[in-house]
Amino acid sequence: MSSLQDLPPFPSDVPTAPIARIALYSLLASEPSACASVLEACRTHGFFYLDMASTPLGSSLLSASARLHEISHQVFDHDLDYKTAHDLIKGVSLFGYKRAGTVKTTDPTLRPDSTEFFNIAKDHVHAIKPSLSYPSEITAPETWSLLHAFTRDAHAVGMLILRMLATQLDVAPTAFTAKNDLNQPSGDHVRLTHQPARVPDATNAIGLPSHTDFGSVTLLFNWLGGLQIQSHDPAHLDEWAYVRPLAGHAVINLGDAMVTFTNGVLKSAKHRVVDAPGEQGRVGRYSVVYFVRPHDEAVMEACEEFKHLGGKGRVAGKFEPRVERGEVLRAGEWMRQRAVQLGS
Ligand SMILES: O=C(O)CCC(=O)C(=O)O
Ligand SMILES: [Fe+2]
Repeated sequence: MSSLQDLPPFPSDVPTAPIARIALYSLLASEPSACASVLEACRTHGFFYLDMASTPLGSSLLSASARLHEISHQVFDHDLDYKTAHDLIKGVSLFGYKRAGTVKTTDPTLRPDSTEFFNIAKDHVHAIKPSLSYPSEITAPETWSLLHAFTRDAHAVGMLILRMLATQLDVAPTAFTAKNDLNQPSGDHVRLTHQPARVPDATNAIGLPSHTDFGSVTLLFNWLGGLQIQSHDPAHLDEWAYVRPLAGHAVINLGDAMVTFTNGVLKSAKHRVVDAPGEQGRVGRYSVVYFVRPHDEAVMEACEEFKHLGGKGRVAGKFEPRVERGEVLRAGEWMRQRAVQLGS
């Protein structure tokens, strides 16, 4: 197994996306330039790096994500029968195992995905709902309490970003956080991902086809390249560029719920995962993700302050949620429909 110390380096000769680096420390101190950079990033690339240095919150997230990376090796090493005994069920539960090849194919050549996931619900870890059965390495008391701290801290970072965005957009500071309550049932989860090492000359699969995330804020901890976003450089518009993994940083992006809440003012950027470049592609790729999502009862409409914009805040390509006549669409149902559409 590759430990974090001996992973091959990211190559220096592949195009990378020039996304902003913003320090968690500066956001916690409400430094105006850092807060303005968050808004700028969420209106343009839709992605930014969050430097975790010099804060207990950042250190605790980094060490928890490194430990979850180690545990992921054990979890994904089980044979397929063991893993599929924990399968998530499309349209019924977002949580559990997702095998490779089940995500909606959005790639022009319809390549299936090569990534397997374990989605572990915040509601299970925080005993908000009775838990499903997960592999024993996940439910071991040491891991379960690590997941408890990790979900709490990742959610706290999400709330900090949402408060910053509300303040920068001149709306009530709680406009977005009020829709993402940690203590209410929600689709929040930790996702452990695994993509096998590159198979030489094979082009018949893609790590994860292009998609947007469905929730409010995504925090990603990754150690190998492979994540890509589309370029904003007029000379290379829409070409895919790697997001170079940076030690000590998380990668942050907004999801579709924030597009809906702001009537399209904020962006959920398309991204995809391909084989890690160069030497990095020779080893399996693991990532640890936390999805902050609106709680199940949150109404999926633009916040009052954004209603006047009248736009539709369209998300996720052709996705049109179905709403019964006279009903309001709440996040629980919205997430369910999106998960059926995307297959994750
Ligand atoms: O592993 C990554 O780099 C990103 C994963 C991702 O985009 C997702 O799980 O939605
Ligand atoms: Fe994603």
